[in-house]
Amino acid sequence: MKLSLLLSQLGLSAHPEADPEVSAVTHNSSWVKPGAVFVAVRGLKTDGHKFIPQALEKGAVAIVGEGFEGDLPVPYIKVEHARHALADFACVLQGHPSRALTVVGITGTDGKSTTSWITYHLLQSAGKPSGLLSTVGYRTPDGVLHHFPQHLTTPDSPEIQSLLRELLDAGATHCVLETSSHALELDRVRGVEYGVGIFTNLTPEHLDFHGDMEGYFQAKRKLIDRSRFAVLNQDDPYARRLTDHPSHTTFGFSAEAQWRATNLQEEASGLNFTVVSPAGTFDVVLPMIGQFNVLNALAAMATAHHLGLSIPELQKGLASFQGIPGRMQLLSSHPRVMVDFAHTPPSLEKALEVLRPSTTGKLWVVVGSAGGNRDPLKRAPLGEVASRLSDQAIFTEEDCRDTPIQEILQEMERGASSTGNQNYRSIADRRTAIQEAIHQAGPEDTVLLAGKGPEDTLERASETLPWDEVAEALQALGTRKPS
Ligand SMILES: CC(=O)N[C@H]1[C@@H](OP(=O)(O)OP(=O)(O)OC[C@H]2O[C@@H](n3ccc(=O)[nH]c3=O)[C@H](O)[C@@H]2O)O[C@H](CO)[C@@H](O)[C@@H]1O[C@H](C)C(=O)N[C@@H](C)C(=O)N[C@H](CCC(=O)O)C(=O)O
Repeated sequence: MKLSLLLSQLGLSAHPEADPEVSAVTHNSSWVKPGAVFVAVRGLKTDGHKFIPQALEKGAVAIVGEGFEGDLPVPYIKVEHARHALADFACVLQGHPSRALTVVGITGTDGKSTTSWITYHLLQSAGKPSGLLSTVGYRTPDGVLHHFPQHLTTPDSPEIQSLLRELLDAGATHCVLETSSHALELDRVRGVEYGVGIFTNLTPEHLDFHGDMEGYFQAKRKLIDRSRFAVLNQDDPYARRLTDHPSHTTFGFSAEAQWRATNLQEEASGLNFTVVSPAGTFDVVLPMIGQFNVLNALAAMATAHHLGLSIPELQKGLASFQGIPGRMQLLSSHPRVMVDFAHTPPSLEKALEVLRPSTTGKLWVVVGSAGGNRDPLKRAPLGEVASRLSDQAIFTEEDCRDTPIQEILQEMERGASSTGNQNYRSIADRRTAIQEAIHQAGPEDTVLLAGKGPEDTLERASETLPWDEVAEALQALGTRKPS
């Protein structure tokens, strides 16, 4: 697309001297390819304008920014808000794909990924070709799971728009988009038109970025404010604040919820419950453990029903759901070894509480807390939860980045010591920690490997190492002495 056409579609005036062909847009100078527009974003850490020389060297044909003094060999387009421009350019270059898709956005602290995956599975199994963009990766209507180049729940706007375009071109009619509060705050999803917005819940997380709970809530509510239909957790006080949405439904265990679960029975093979809803009263089977998954399933069913699925389609889809890689993923039975992404105190608490009733031996947990700019306040609470709810906790590394591992482990141990239990120790190397737990566990024990889930790297000081938690666990199981 010619730069002049792109600018005119955005209501910006064309540059008088040059009109290059534009093939892409990016905010990262190292991702520039010949033909790209580079948008210089004033970030939280640095100013993208500093990287204009690198962008030019790599073939940028125009630069967009909020103000730049000096001469450039390519057009410079001054805008008021660079992140807005980044998203707007991406939408126009990809032809606004979300307008041709029904996009379901899911936000909340917990349950985003599970709800996203169940919703995607319900739609797919009812014959609605769908895409899925989630922390775990993105999935095309053929069911193939791809990994994002960046480790983000919701990628930056150029990636979102090009993935939506890819899904549309692959025949998708629907797309489920896990939408983080960072993405909402940093305008990564600007221009995405949401048919449905789901709000799962809100508990303290990312407060280093959002400042306080109110800031966190205000970021998340942006999804609901811009969705044509809202699906809200009646049991969550923050979600209840959004029930002034003109077109919404609610889900939960409480009697006021429009989609609610009763007669809940948890068995080794999964959950059975009765759904009472405006669509009717019906029984469902969900092959997942953990009662909190009932809420995720209710949100997904309320959404899918709004999008036209019948009760038999909901029942059939739920019964055939196979779970999510790295989310309570069962690797062996004796000992029972599970891999789960739980990396916040509330999610670790839930995971351990879920495993306790069906654990006849000891309950082990191997867990770390991220370093760098990630919330340091959660380290001690993670240690406290691990010690309080397991029989044996091993603290280890989890993406330490530039924070010394001993500093993180000391914080976790400080939290654990508040329980008065003597059931914890630290092993800095994650591979050794996993081996230790799996080799020492008895056949009736459960070992929860928490925090990494499906991630494929481990960030240690300046190194980014390839990492496969499942492969590490299987390796440790393979070298276990027979009991
Ligand atoms: C804290 C946060 O969200 N930061 C985001 C923010 O970065 P920033 O403003 O700090 O950028 P910066 O480092 O100051 O750089 C400014 C600009 O210079 C550019 N630059 C920088 C260096 C260079 O060599 N060349 C270059 O062009 C950068 O690309 C950027 O555009 O804006 C960038 C562009 O939009 C994002 O990529 C970046 O996400 C970083 C990678 C990140 O790790 N974010 C995490 C915290 C995140 O978003 N997590 C959420 C939550 C997950 C959950 O729910 O748990 C997620 O959606 O994944």
